[in-house]
Amino acid sequence: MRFDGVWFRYGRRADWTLRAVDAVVEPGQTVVVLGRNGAGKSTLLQLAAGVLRPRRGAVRDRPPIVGWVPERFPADQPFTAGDYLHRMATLRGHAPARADEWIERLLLTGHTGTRLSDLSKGTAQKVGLAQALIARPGLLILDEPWEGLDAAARTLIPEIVAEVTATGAMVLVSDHRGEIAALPGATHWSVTDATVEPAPAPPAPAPPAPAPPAPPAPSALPAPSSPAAPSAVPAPSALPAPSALPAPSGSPAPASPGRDEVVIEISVPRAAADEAVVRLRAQGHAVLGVRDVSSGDAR
Ligand SMILES: Nc1ncnc2c1ncn2[C@@H]1O[C@H](COP(=O)(O)OP(=O)(O)OP(=O)(O)O)[C@@H](O)[C@H]1O
Repeated sequence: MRFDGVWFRYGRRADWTLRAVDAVVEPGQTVVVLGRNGAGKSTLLQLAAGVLRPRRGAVRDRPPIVGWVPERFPADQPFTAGDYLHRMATLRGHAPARADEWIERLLLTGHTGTRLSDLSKGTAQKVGLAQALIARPGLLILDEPWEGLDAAARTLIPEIVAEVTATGAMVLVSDHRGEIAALPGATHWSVTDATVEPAPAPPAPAPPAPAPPAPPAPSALPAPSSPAAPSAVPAPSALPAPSALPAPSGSPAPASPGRDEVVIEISVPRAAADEAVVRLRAQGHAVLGVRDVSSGDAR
């Protein structure tokens, strides 16, 4: 896949977020995209995924199946984690058991009955990862994939990346903290001043310093138990849900537009409807409904 003279900006008069990007990802290659906050890493990844379209130039030879895990996996859909992943498997043409493999692998078994909106950020990230992997993508895109993940899940990421690339698939990963910069065999790109350049691998992060010894507990009092590890912060986010799926009964009615919002009707080919809904939601837009004009079906 290659970025062929890609330029992108968010508004017609906005500054260019990315300028004249020429870069190639080879089959089986892992590319770690580095850069400070706001440099344009997510934008580059969304261009690779096809979620954003270049203003100039093109992304060529993108594999037909793309697994995209956005930085914040949106979770505002009325599904449980298990229900959502089983439906995603079916939607992608796999048996529901394909979802179970990833549910087990990503330690999600205890969360399958939890509604997406009630998941912690880290668990929602794992659901996002699972939905991307269920599809057996030729291109896997991970935007800051370890954000909010616990130690056990973090170690899975390099393992999964290695397995995916071993099949000849490409992996693009953004990293602003250098956490998985030590991904073996990865190529590094740096996004700086709206341009993308090859970069040397940053040094692997130093191991955490040993904790200072706990002060002795006053003898009259029971010793305090060690504090629990900070759990992932629950973050409500908006999840690309497959619009082709019938909403489960009892699901809330779609939100009404707010005072400062406008409602735009768009028309897309039926086959592209699910993808369009996913992309619009991922960009923070509310999708109020999908209407099949030929059948009169509305949802
Ligand atoms: N939907 C949007 N509309 C307008 N501007 C945007 C939008 N999304 C991102 N930007 C702007 O584009 C620039 C690049 O953002 P981007 O999210 O790609 O950076 P990033 O390198 O991924 O940052 P981070 O490490 O914080 O995730 C930033 O200035 C950001 O404010």
